[in-house]
Amino acid sequence: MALVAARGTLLRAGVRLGTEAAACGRNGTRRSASHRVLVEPDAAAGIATIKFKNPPVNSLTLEFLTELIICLEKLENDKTFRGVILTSNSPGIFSAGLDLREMCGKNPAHYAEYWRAVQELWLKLYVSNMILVAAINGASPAGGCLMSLSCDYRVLADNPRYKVGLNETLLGIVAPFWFRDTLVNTIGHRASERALQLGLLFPPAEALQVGMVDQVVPEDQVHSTALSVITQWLAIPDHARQLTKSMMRKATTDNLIKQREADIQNFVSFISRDSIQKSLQMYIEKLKQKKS
Ligand SMILES: CCCCCCCCCCC/C=C/C(=O)SCCNC(=O)CCNC(=O)[C@H](O)C(C)(C)COP(=O)(O)OP(=O)(O)OC[C@H]1O[C@@H](n2cnc3c(N)ncnc32)[C@H](O)[C@@H]1OP(=O)(O)O
Repeated sequence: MALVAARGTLLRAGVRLGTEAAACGRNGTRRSASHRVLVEPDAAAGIATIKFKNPPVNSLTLEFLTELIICLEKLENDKTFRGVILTSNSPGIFSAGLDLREMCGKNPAHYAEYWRAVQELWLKLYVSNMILVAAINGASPAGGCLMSLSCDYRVLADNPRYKVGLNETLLGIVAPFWFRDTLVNTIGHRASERALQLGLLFPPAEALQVGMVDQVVPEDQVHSTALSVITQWLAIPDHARQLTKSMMRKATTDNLIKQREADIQNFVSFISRDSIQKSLQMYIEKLKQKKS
């Protein structure tokens, strides 16, 4: 059902079906038929590396989200792959989070389609049967941070510019309950309350201290560290690890699944408010001015 919806979006976006399948091929060579998601499969190791390639900042546009969802679904269904590393093809930016332009100046139907895709990506990541490790090689605010929080393990490059956190309040918007739950499940209630209200973006040492990431390593060791973590986790029998993961996480995803349509309606009515549109436009303007 979700895959069908995602494919509908891809078709509307002009992406040829059949080609993105090749991007998740298993023969060990990099295929790039999917424009925004590079997959480097290592079938012998049972590991694939997904590299985000949506310039300039890997923001989660509808097309990028859709390609990611399809790619994850294909890997999930291919028993060759038991572990996935998520990283950026452009060191410096892991992901700037949700694409602000998808949430600005569009119609309610677009907002609803967009939000459904955001939900779908989170659902795919959070209860994936695969071992997911985020190799965070750049800044990762808001939705970018949510992607890494949805993995099983996070390795962050030690660079003070690479801040991670759910900074929604700084944009005048509110992280929805399932962003909150993902954070609470990772760093606990009190730390989440403070981080969410203040929209904190944590530099590496603080991110490690509060538990937003599991390891901070020199920039050139992020991928190798993620690989060695995934290798350790691969030693655990899949069925036992998967059932345990499900036991820890399913209640959180069930909570969204049971109120998915209401959550979409909440998002559409919240984001359509004039005051919220103004806040987002001002934020986009601020990003532009920062440059000049
Ligand atoms: C009652 C409760 C109801 C609840 C209902 C739900 C409510 C809504 C919930 C929505 C949840 C939202 C989650 C999000 O993810 S919002 C996005 C948050 N992201 C950010 O704040 C990041 C902003 N970007 C940056 O800080 C920097 O760009 C970054 C550090 C990532 C990179 O810096 P750098 O200096 O390298 O690059 P620039 O800033 O110059 O940016 C280059 C161009 O990219 C554009 N850009 C940046 N971020 C985004 C983005 N997120 N979306 C779209 N475009 C983005 C930026 O404007 C530049 O563009 P131009 O070259 O055209 O100027």
